[in-house]
Amino acid sequence: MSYPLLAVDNLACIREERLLFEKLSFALEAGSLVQLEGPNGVGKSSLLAILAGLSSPLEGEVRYRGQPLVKVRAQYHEDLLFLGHKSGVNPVLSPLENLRFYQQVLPSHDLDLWELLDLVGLFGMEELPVGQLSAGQQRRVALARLWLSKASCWLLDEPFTAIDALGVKKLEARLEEHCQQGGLVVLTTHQSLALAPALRLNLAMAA
Ligand SMILES: Nc1ncnc2c1ncn2[C@@H]1O[C@H](COP(=O)(O)OP(=O)(O)OP(=O)(O)O)[C@@H](O)[C@H]1O
Repeated sequence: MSYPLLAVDNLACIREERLLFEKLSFALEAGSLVQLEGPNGVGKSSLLAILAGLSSPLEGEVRYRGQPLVKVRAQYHEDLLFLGHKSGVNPVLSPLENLRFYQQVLPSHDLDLWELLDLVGLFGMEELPVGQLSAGQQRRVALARLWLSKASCWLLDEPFTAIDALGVKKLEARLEEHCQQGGLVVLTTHQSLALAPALRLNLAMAA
């Protein structure tokens, strides 16, 4: 029997005594791009954190390949790339050193890191401390993980923030490629995408 890559069943989430959503059930198949939508504060990041196994729902469960997340956490985390609001870059290290670190700790493709820096538009910046780069350049260091990572499940919170139009195009092409290769992308964004998501999930409807 084949299972969806990720599924949620009857999920409810409460924050500071406010019910954000309840009775949320859906299945996310490999190869799909899923966009979480809704106004500020509706609970998109909270849902992503639950999907990543970083916080617990009030009710319901998340399943990875048919198994409850709590039972397969280690296996799931090997197959997960989570990019939250915090960039996860080390500001005192250079872009090159940050990428070397990712390559060591993440299941990674064996890419030439100089070529990757060029690809993400950081050529010439490779030796500077990341803390001295612009907001968009720092975000590009974090987003380089989308080329390095071998994980199937990508959970991306506002990946396009601070990225210029050309950078957004490149990112969208990478997300499309990941889906074509059988990966799953779940993202939040307030921008309109050139890509057509397989599923749009508006959390304002689930409150
Ligand atoms: N760790 C937390 N502790 C307490 N309240 C929280 C926590 N995280 C989120 N919240 C609250 O939950 C609500 C939903 O926040 P969340 O970040 O999930 O919204 P969002 O839909 O991602 O918003 P945005 O579009 O602004 O990014 C907010 O009212 C927020 O204050």
